[in-house]
Amino acid sequence: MLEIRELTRRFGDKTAVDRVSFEVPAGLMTGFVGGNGAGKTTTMRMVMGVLGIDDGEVLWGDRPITRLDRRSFGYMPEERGLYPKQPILDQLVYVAQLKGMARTEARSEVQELLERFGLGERAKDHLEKLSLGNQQRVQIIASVLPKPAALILDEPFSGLDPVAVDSMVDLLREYTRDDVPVLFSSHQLDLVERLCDRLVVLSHGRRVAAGTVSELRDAGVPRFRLVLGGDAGWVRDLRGLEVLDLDGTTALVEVQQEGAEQHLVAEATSRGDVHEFVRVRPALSEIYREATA
Ligand SMILES: Nc1ncnc2c1ncn2[C@@H]1O[C@H](COP(=O)(O)OP(=O)(O)OP(=O)(O)O)[C@@H](O)[C@H]1O
Repeated sequence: MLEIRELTRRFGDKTAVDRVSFEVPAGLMTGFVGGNGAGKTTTMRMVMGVLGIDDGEVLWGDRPITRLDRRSFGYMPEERGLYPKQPILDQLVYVAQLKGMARTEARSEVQELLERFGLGERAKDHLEKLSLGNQQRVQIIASVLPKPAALILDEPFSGLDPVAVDSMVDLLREYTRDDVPVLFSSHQLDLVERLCDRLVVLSHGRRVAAGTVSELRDAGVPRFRLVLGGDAGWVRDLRGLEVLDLDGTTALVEVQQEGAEQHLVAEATSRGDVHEFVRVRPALSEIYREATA
């Protein structure tokens, strides 16, 4: 497991990352979200040791992370870092060799990954000849060579078409099945909700939420939707509830006082037909908006 503990980074007067703590457990995908400038890239850079840490620490398997540990990680930095004017096969093999793979092994692994991402025919092309999305696929391949002990991916899905997203997801799932911890940042909340097992939300350099998607959806003040046979206007007069929305026979309420929902159901039943009474859990996009507001 990778653990980020009270990590802090300042640039001049500005604290870009402010005592941020979270875990990236083995075998799970952890999504890292937050608005522009929230501190995601800075955090990932500190994890990878490309940026100094002002306070706090990064632990790998219960001990402070070392340079050697970091070398075993796959990292996709924000500044992508491959050469535009070199053939993609050559540079990927070179990257793999730098990380300790033998040349023949590297070539076959790279070929296999290129095939997998639909780039088998492009192996000899210069990177710059590829579309941006295809360049992104090449960057992904570079970050997973050789098989990483952990994956730290800064916006790995940006610019990918749905087919490439699926290939990437399949690949990441193979790593998590082998117990590799994966941390990836993204602005695509729908994708994050689909993919990640856990989520960390940053806002202005601070961690404002963390947990599994269902934990986050279950946290917070409970909301209920009530659909009646008749008008629901009377709900406004009940104590302990805030009416968020009222539309004829339907009311959306937030429970302010413990047990107020029981009183609501009892009152509704005594007044006539109750067609529906359900707990409403917020979508991830709502949680995100509230956490980062
Ligand atoms: N080298 C630097 N010098 C000065 N300020 C920096 C530097 N790097 C980052 N910052 C500042 O730190 C804050 C966090 O930036 P960071 O790039 O980590 O955010 P982010 O969450 O990755 O944003 P985005 O989603 O836009 O990529 C921003 O205010 C940014 O301007």
